[in-house]
Amino acid sequence: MLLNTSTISLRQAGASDWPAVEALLLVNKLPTEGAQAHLSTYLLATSNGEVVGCAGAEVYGQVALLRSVAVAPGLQKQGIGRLLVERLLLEARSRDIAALYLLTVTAPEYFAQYGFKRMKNEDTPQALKASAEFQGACPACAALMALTLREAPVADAALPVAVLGAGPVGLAAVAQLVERGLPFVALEAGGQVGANLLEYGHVQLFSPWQFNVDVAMARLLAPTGWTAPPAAELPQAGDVVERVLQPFAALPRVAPFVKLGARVLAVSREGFDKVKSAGRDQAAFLVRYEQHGEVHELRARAVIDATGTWNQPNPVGANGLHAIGEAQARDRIFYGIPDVAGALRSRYEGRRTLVVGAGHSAANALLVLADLAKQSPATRLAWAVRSPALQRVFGGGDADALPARGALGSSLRRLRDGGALEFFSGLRVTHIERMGSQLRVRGVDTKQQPVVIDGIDEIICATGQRPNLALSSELRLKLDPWLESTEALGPLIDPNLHSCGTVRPHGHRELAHPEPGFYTVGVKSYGRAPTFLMATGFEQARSVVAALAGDLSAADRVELVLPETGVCSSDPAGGEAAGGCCGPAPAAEPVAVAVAAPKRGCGPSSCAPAPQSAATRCCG
Ligand SMILES: CC(=O)SCCNC(=O)CCNC(=O)[C@H](O)C(C)(C)COP(=O)(O)OP(=O)(O)OC[C@H]1O[C@@H](n2cnc3c(N)ncnc32)[C@H](O)[C@@H]1OP(=O)(O)O
Repeated sequence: MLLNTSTISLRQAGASDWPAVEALLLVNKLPTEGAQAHLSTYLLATSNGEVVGCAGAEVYGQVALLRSVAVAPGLQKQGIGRLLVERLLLEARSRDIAALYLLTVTAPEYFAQYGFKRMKNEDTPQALKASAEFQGACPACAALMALTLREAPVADAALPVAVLGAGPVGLAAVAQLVERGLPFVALEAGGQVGANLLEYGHVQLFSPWQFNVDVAMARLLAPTGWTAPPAAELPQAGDVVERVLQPFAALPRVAPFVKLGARVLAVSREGFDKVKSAGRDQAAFLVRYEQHGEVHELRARAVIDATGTWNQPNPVGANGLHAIGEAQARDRIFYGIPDVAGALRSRYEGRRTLVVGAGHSAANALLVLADLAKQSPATRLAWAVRSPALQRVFGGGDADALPARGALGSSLRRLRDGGALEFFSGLRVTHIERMGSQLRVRGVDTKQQPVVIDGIDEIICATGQRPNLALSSELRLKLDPWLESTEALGPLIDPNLHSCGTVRPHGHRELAHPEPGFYTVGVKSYGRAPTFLMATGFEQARSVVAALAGDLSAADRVELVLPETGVCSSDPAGGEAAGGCCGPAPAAEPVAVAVAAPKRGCGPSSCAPAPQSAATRCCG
């Protein structure tokens, strides 16, 4: 029978599944001894509720025994075995299992595809000898095979860690690497560190200095006589570069290893394309980059991608694609937050500007335009949002633990309510046309009725950013299907399911990919999700570098309590009135998130706070 593997579901086995598992083992002539006792470690493949495949991973300390990989006879060779084995490998990696072993008579070639290698029987780890399979359930002729999941070969340990991007989070990773004495090379596409931040250097951040200075950077700067900026003051984005990133990057232990004007083109594994498995984990990473017009390659033992998303803005078009005509109107569209009060004042003064978007960047642009309109009354502003739900941008007001963030939303609400701008709610922009010297913007409202806005001089597109995934396309990544965030983060940050920007701190486990040694940190790890605080990135960097250094107890510790937004809601589509779902605290739970079965939505594995955060919380 042929089946579509997308109809196959994977789930963990429960005690009541034993008859089905036993039947699968017996029909495939695999041993059943000891299997029932380890049933909770079994993964099942089901089709229409029926168990059609199974695989178990009995854990013995640092190693695990893969056994009972079986697929219903009529459904073999259609990918079900692969689904099961790959998921178990992913889980084993996320649990930091050092190696997987197996015994097989029937399928050594099958497991060789996944990188398992034959071993001599005398190399069996002591811990495995207690298992039923090694106690005699398997015949003596069975082949012993092993797959190493965690091992830093001596040659690789001497290679540097490549840090992609020298913004605040990339440099936070650098600081951690310096402190741990690990060699590194940081590659920054811009001509100076913090180049993306400088593009909106004029924008005041809503998080005060205390959240914008990485503690490891501060520790390394302190001996130079550097003094930390006042913790409670609000910096502009450019201040962060000038007062922290630049002095840090100039330190003698840092400067020689930061390459500026070095644009990363692609990352791969030396000698491996994406398909090839055997020995892959031991191969060095190859980072290809361009500097001064020449292409170079850097060998690295691990890669931390902190390149951000700033250079890949979302379009004005509401469908995720550029609106028809958007590219042709490019000279009249600013993507991001223009310096309306400064360098770009003449572009907006006395003109009519449409701001598209419903995030903090849009709020920022509108408020500055409104100020300009007060000084120069011919200046007019219009605001278009795709969704009528404005809860996230209007924010938690006084309930926001970052007062400036709360105030930004409240000011925007007052601006809209006071009629200082034309407001187009629920507008999906589909077309942008040139009409003489001006633009016509066309779209539909929530009832599919056509909307036409004529007489627009300028558009500010503040619809967010998306990650550039091209540079890692040769790596094995697991991304959330719609956010393009690291997969395990998806359920924590999905804006469809909870509006709170308050995301539990997380670390190397949630950031890991099937490609060991490759991590995405910073705003890029959130993919297209809208809320990210620099401090979250600092914590990610700390945990990832600790894991690379082999210090798992530090890597698993959470050292951050983030400020709450005060806009927690499990009903983000609920319009402006929704909010305040912050219920009682769920019981403290371990910080590690199960990679096996991420659930979306507000449950203990999504927006539950870290155990030490005792403040308000969302979605309890
Ligand atoms: C550690 C242990 O559990 S050892 C026990 C292994 N299990 C068994 O022998 C039970 C009988 N076999 C089965 O249940 C299944 O065939 C499994 C589990 C071996 C593989 O699962 P399937 O869903 O059938 O295979 P899947 O679709 O993932 O992979 C198919 C590919 O593997 C190959 N393959 C399948 N079984 C074997 C095998 N025994 N030896 C070598 N290659 C095999 C197929 O030829 C196919 O290759 P192709 O891509 O060139 O067409």
